[in-house]
Amino acid sequence: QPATMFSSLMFPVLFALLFTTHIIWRRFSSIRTLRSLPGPALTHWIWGNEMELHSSLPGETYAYWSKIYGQVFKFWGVFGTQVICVTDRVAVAQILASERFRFPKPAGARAWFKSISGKGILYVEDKEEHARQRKMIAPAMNFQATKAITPKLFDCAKELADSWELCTKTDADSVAEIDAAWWATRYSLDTIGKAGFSWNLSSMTKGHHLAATLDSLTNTEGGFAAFAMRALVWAFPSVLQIPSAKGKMIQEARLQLRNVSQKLWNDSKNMDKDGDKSLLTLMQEADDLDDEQAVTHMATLISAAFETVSASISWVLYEIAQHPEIQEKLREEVSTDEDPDFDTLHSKFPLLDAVYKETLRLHSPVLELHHVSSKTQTLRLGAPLQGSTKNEILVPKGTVLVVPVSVIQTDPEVWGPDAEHWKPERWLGKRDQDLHGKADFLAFSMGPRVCPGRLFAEAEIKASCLINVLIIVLLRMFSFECVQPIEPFQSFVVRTKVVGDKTSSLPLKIKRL
Ligand code: HEM
Repeated sequence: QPATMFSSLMFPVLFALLFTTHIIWRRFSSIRTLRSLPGPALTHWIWGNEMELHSSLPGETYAYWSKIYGQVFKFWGVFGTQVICVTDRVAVAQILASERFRFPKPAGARAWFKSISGKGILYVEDKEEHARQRKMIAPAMNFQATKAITPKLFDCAKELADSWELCTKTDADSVAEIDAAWWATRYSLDTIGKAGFSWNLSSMTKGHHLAATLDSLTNTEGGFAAFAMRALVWAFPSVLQIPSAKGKMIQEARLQLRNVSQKLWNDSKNMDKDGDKSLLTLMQEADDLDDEQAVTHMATLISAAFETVSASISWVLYEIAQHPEIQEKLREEVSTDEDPDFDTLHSKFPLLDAVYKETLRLHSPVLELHHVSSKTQTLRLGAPLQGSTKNEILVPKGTVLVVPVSVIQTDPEVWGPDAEHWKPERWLGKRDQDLHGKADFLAFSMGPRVCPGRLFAEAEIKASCLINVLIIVLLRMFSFECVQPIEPFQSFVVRTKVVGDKTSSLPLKIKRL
């Protein structure tokens, strides 16, 4: 009957109308609240300014806009949403540290973490639940635990060095061209496996499907589909569920990460734990960890460590290959007969430490930190907004804020006029202490959600440098250089790629001395 049909349709239509009106009203009221903020004009009705961000090198457009519009400005996201870009350190410290839980990760970022590794520590935003999860993984991340696994890192690094040596043996001049980025990902996966979970993945020697899947996830980030997904996810987190090629790859990565974690967790129940200080043993000893939580933690830690550490190793190798004089000085600094222990690693190699920090400063794997305002609230600023005397701004509920790490870490006011250049010397002396607790070095973020893998990542990268690049095999036996121009490539983290290519790589020429 038409009358019954009309009344059964009326409710959903009315609901849809009200919902749309509510969204439009919120959008306009947010635009009105933020109108005093400077920023670029809208360039596309659907994509806002996202295309400009996508078509430039990672971080380049943020740096350009920051020069024009200052330390707090707005730009357009998809479908008329507005995003606030913040480099003002007082505001950054509120977002990341003092008021962190009022500025949680946006639904889009959480959906991404959930789709890759489940509802683990990268996903949770409830303060108590976060503290509980952090407490659970803390013993595995602390100084003692890191110290205990350092020798295992050297084992992995030596395996990599042996493989490189093999590559040069087939050439009369003992020269080989290798893709150091490929090796860095395998090394990274093997070390987190061995050191974290006493698990011999052997992806460097035998290959492993998890490494190949994680590579594919990275290397599909260049195209339009990946851009669209990345741009839309802030407004529509469910875009990750669309059955696209990219969506399938995400599901495959999640499945493999979980399968591997599940198997390790099950095997570990019968493992001989005598003297073993791996993350796995420490997790087994925790009272309040059920199987599902353990698997989620493991998948989270593997993906968090794999992405960031492998990208950092590539950048360290790239910069050392580009700077033969520093390569030489490093070789001298680290040329000892014995593998240094953890304490020596942290205290006796100032140049190595400086190389590591300078690389993370100039090539932070995490390009930007995204947050969202959980309610309409005031953000205090260290300096007035450009073209105004206002020392604070009102941030409407639901507004996404982005902290571009690369802009902060290359700010000439802090780092000097040579901020864009790779100069490890800047860390020698007092620079390290000067920066303690400040929002000027954010490669590991700051505040209650600072990266807990910090010590581990340092040990791992240093071991790689010491063994592969510097001490026994590479520096004593090989010289190495970059053979093609390299530029940053934005995937989940910022990686190396040959200029013009669409996938991540780092071709290095190594020659036996
Ligand atoms: C050079 C290496 C690394 C860099 C640059 C790095 C960077 C970061 C950053 C920026 C965050 C904050 C992310 C956000 O708030 O959205 C983070 C969080 C995290 N990282 Fe790392 N990371 C590195 C290595 C590692 C390693 C080796 C592990 C584990 C073994 C790890 C485990 C984690 C975890 C569990 C979190 C979540 C912390 C929380 O939410 O409380 N990271 N990392």
